[in-house]
Amino acid sequence: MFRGKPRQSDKLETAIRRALGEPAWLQGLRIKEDGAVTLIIEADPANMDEAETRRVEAEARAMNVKGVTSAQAMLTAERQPGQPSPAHSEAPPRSGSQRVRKGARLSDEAISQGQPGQPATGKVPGISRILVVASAKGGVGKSTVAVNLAAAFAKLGLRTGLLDADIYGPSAPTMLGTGDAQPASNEAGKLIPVKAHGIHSLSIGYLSDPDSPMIWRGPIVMSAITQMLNDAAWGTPEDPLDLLIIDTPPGTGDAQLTIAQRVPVTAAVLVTTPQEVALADVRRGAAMFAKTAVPVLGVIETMSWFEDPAGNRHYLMGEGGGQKTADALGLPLLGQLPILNEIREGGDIGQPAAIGDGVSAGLFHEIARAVALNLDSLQTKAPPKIIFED
Ligand SMILES: Nc1ncnc2c1ncn2[C@@H]1O[C@H](COP(=O)(O)OP(=O)(O)OP(=O)(O)O)[C@@H](O)[C@H]1O
Repeated sequence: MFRGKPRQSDKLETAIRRALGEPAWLQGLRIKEDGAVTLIIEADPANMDEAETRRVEAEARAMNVKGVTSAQAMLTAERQPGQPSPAHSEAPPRSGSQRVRKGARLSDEAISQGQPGQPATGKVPGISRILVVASAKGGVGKSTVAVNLAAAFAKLGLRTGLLDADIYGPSAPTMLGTGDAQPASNEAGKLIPVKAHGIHSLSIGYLSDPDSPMIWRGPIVMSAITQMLNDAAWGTPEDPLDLLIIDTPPGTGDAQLTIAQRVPVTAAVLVTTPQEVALADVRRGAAMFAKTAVPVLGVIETMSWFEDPAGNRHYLMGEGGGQKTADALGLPLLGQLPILNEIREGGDIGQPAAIGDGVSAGLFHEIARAVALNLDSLQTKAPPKIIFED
């Protein structure tokens, strides 16, 4: 923004709005000091061609305005007719609970909170600790670990939440069997997390239509995450969530960095497969958290081996890589998970393996135990203490 020059910024905003024809679909406008402009454009998820045309044209028109050095438009889901967003509504909050429809748009408040570069401060009221489950690469089993860790903690009686922030492929709804869920809002207008298997969850998958995927870009991603984090009834100061697990998008790009910077994360765990290429990536992940001063508790290796019916282990993706990385980073290896059919199947049918009595439930319990012990040893964390009894 034009700090100290509000009039110049206002003038530019008016000029841009005029150049675009003062459209109702222009949901927000941000102007940086150097004249870089971000347009937040409302779009119909069912008509992405039109949305793309609107985006290209809006960027071109904004670029023609004197003083604009660059223009980038972001699309957000169209507001439902007659459904003002809480941030825009003048009406007092309705009593009882109300539905948030798929495609619900993000509040401007969330959008402004979602701007990168603002450091995380303090704690989220009603959440005792936040654990980020990250992987530097896609498809390594990160969501499986996040969901099953949440299930293992919930099984132990901890008030556990799961925030599925994986915008590229939100899998919590499938893995928890909550694909049809649409979170309601409470009287204060806060999203009520969906409860299944003892886990309170929110996912971008609940808010977007899987048949009409939205284009999620930079700040909008963070807006959605910020809204699910701050505008949700996870817990109260009197009855807080003991642990919120965040399943982050894979990679070490802007979205992940922004989460690490903007969310008051207690600690992170890194998920990897054993092969060398994934290990190089995981090192990048650790470096990213180091940069943002988020403690990394350790490495979890998945798909470590496959055991045939005769009991022979086959190291299909290499052997010992997780331990090697953990050693190189000076971190503990928190656990290894073999390739097990019950893990995949549990994810596919919405019954996390960790809630059952199989081999994998025991493994996830052990990893949860290692995570809890490491969380407790962090000086920064707050009570309650997580106690495991064998
Ligand atoms: N230990 C395991 N044994 C068997 N199957 C597994 C195991 N871990 C993960 N899978 C399966 O591998 C697939 C990918 O896992 P998952 O979705 O958890 O990966 P991810 O890293 O979160 O992927 P994405 O990058 O899409 O977010 C899923 O079908 C899952 O069920």
